Amino acid sequence: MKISFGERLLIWFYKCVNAVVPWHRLPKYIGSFNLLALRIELRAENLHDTYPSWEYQGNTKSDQLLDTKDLCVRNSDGKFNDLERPRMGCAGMRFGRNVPRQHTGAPTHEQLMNPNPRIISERLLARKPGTFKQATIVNLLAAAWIQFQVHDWLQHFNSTEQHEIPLPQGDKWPEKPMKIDKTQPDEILGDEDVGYPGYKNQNTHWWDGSQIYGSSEAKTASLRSQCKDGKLKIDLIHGQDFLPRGEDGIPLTGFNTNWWLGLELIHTLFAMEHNSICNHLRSANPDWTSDQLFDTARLINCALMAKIHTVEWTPAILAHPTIQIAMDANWSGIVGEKLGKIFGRISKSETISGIPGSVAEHNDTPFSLTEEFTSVYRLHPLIPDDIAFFNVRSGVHKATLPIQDVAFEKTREPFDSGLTFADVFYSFGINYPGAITIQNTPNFLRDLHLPDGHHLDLGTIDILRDRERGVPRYNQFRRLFHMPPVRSFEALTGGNISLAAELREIYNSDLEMVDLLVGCLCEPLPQGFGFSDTAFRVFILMASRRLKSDRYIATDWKPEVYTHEGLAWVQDNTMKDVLCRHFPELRAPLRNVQNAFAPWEKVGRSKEYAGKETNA
Ligand code: HEM
Repeated sequence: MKISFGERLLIWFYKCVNAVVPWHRLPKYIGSFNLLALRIELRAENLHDTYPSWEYQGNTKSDQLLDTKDLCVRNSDGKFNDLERPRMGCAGMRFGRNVPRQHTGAPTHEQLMNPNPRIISERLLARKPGTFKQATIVNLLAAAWIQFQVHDWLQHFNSTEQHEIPLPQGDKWPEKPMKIDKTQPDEILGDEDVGYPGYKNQNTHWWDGSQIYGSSEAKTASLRSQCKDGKLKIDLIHGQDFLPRGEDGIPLTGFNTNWWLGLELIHTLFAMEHNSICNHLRSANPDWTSDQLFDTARLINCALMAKIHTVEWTPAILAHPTIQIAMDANWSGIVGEKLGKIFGRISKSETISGIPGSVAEHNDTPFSLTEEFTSVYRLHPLIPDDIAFFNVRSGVHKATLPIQDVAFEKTREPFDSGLTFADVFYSFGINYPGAITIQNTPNFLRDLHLPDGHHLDLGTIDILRDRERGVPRYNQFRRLFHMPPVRSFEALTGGNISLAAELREIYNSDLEMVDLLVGCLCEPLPQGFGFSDTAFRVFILMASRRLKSDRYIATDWKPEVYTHEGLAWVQDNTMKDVLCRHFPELRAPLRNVQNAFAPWEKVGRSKEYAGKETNA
């Protein structure tokens, strides 16, 4: 992407400023232009395709558009979002890179194992008994939300080959060595693939609700079977709506792995929201077919989820005044939401009037999510050890359950024992997730028994995956994202001497060896931030790219595609509205809450509960 002279000047100016003051210590409006300068530089230098040429994105001859429907509604496979390059962002396309490919080489066995990832899991990631560190700026719904989103965006393929991790003496893991399925590399398509493998995404790369609707037309059809009026299948059981379940007890939905109660809540909520949108569309368009209702409701529901993520979830977990301005600007531009509603779109510029309604643009690189994007969303410390449950009306404490008792096939047990969805949403609203920090990954995930029989230490896996996929280690990652490398272990830990000593010992005094995840979890955070400034660099780039590349958010954000009712539904609703529409009992705990991902108000007797799980 070419940078104009004015943009160069802006970047240069802020580089000088940042040599003295980081962006997050500047006054908020000056800071938001600082973020704009960072984004321009990142767009120019940190988007890299992993295919040998544009040819692999298809063209109008290789992938002919046979159904005019694909011009104006989402295709579940992700096809035809870009009409000239119809395979862009499809399920099964490769992840791209945010760093030049020559920095992403496949590691040797020595590089993969050094230092031993299991030792890092045990000493640096493990949450020791009784040391749960809470993230007090958000509630547990925020943790479920981001996993729900990740399941829309990405999932690598695993291979049948396995890595063997040698275990240190005295390690209690039952299988020695520990075995972990390798990531499946894509076939070799060009010379670069030999040393720098490409990896494919099982899901569509687009922000298209594929966790609800599926990443293939066949999957979507199966989820809609027998439903009328464009609706998704929902079963009414004892007066409550539930997603239909498979024989294994796990719901039938677009993406249902790693299931737990948090996913159950948000999947159910947005399936219900889809069906409400269908009702709304049908009352305005009584002669529409079921397909028309479904397709338009999906567009609206997806855009609503993208908006909630952009202007609500992100500013909740990055509770810094500059971020609220920057994220609002992504959606509404510097004109802002209120003026935008009065005057409509006054400019095609994304900076002035926001990305929705601007023109789709890929910045000279085919759109895809990236390996580095995957890495910075490894937020497993968000999962707590226990969840405390309360009655939403009286506030009475009902139970405190370990997370393993509300996961996989046991997910529905709290409902079977008398809790309602409203009770459980309320409980999530006042429970804290774990802080995204060092030594806070729950043992549930470090000793994880999946329904398919796999026994995993997700801590070991998180470290191994980044190395395996050639994601640069922490200091090199910072350099490649235009940040200064850290100069000492003490600087990395913000002066935490004992942690610095432990890192020095494990990494054999070599700062360059510190893994990206470990560095991000140790780094001191900007004020109000729930995760590191280093990880945030990927967000600065990719948060807007996901919107800007998507035809349905950028170019086709118009009434002819969404309907007037549809655009209004997205613009006029927040997460709080969605929650209260389907569960009116939640109005009380949400009454004085601005952002539904921030801790909610406690009702009645919940205030008596003093457990560390909640905002007591
Ligand atoms: C009960 C909760 C969770 C369970 C059981 C779970 C389980 C898993 C498993 C089994 C994997 C695949 C490991 C592999 O073989 O590579 C994984 C990957 C991942 N998880 Fe989680 N997870 C949970 C929560 C979360 C949360 C809250 C996030 C936050 C964003 C998250 C983000 C990710 C990401 C980004 C990956 C990488 C996916 C990929 O490599 O394609 N997970 N998780």
